[in-house]
Amino acid sequence: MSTTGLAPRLAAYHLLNAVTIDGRLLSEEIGGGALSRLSPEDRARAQRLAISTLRAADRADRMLKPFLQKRPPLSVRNAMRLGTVEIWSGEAAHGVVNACVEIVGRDKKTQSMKGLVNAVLRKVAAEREGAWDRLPIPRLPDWLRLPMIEAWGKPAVTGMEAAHYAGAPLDITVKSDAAGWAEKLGGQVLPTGTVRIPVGVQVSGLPGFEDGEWWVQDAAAALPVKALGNIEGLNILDLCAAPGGKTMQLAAAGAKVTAVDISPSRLDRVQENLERTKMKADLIDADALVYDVEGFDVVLLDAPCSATGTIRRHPDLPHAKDGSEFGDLIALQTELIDHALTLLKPGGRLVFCTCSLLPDEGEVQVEEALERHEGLTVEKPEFEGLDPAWLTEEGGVRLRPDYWAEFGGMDGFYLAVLTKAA
Ligand SMILES: C[S@@+](CC[C@H](N)C(=O)[O-])C[C@H]1O[C@@H](n2cnc3c(N)ncnc32)[C@H](O)[C@@H]1O
Repeated sequence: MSTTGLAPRLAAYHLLNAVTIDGRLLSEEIGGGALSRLSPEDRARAQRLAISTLRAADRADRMLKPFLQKRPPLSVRNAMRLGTVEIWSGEAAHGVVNACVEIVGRDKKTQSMKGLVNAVLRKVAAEREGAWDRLPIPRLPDWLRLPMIEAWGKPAVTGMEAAHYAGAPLDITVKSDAAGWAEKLGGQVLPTGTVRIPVGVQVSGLPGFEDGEWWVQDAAAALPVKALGNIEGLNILDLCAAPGGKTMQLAAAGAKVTAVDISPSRLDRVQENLERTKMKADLIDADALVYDVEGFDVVLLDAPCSATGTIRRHPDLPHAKDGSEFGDLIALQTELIDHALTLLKPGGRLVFCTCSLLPDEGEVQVEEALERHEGLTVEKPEFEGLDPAWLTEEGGVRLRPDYWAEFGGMDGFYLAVLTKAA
């Protein structure tokens, strides 16, 4: 039996199990060395396979369902999902089927299901042309879909699911000359000034990367700093700063930046990013809740959150999580807002932002902060390319993956600029 390409498929299968069974994120698994034994090509292929399978898992399950009398164990289902997604992305079916049969045959617990995997994947391969594309766009799991429908309505959530399935383009923030860099890199300048370039390129090999002329940053993630307007010479505290996308924006705009993060290894990445882009910031390894230097003109709080706004790029998230950690994150965000306000000078500004699609981590946080803090106000958002449809009732900016469909979407994000009483 030919099993060409087994190593990356086997690695992808282990990644799928780590995410769906153990609740681990791909970044944790890969960062922990899960693919380190593979060649660079196989590593990239394993990662691509895991990502495309997680993104399309709901569709694969729908295709598999008529061929399964009862649900096999999740690991076997993962092998079938992997095979289904590969077959319908144009891989030669016999090689895919052989590899998936071999994969389940390697584990004593699933060995007995080799025949089932073989038979089912052959049926999947024999489906009529176009069968895959006729299946619905993959849906979010109910634990996330239902609160999102409550917040945004079903048509909006369907639009977000389409954006998640389409994946994310590659966005960069340039130090200067967006039009020039767009031309050099074959991209386009988006209405808010971010440059969007074609995907599938080796980022570190592109012109301007080595020289630190730009960094990768989703267009939505670039907006909290843009919302501050002219910050030249201001004393700014970047709380929760790593890996430093916003730190670099602040420094590039001429602010004096202090960047705090609780994770020393992530802070190393801020250092590397600053070195590459030849910019400076004071880096502090600390818990933001105990950092107590006061008197800043601005505090930027990019708080830890559910990261549900980044599912286009991280399709593992809905499979690895179940929402049970979100309550603690919301409570931490509230504490961080209250503490951040104590670090501002009177009349100073706090930018609160999260890469979340849940109002509890955005709009509601700001509404409640306004109730808790007398004299706190929300500044009217203003920046290049701001669409009035993004403005929210309490005065913040809501960004969603289904926005800018004509350009290829954006991450889900929330931001508000709050002014402390003078
Ligand atoms: C959303 S990320 C920040 C992204 C970053 N601002 C950027 O633009 O690249 C959240 C960060 O918060 C950090 N973090 C979480 N809890 C923290 C705490 N209590 N104090 C300081 N940093 C914290 C995490 O280590 C993580 O790097």
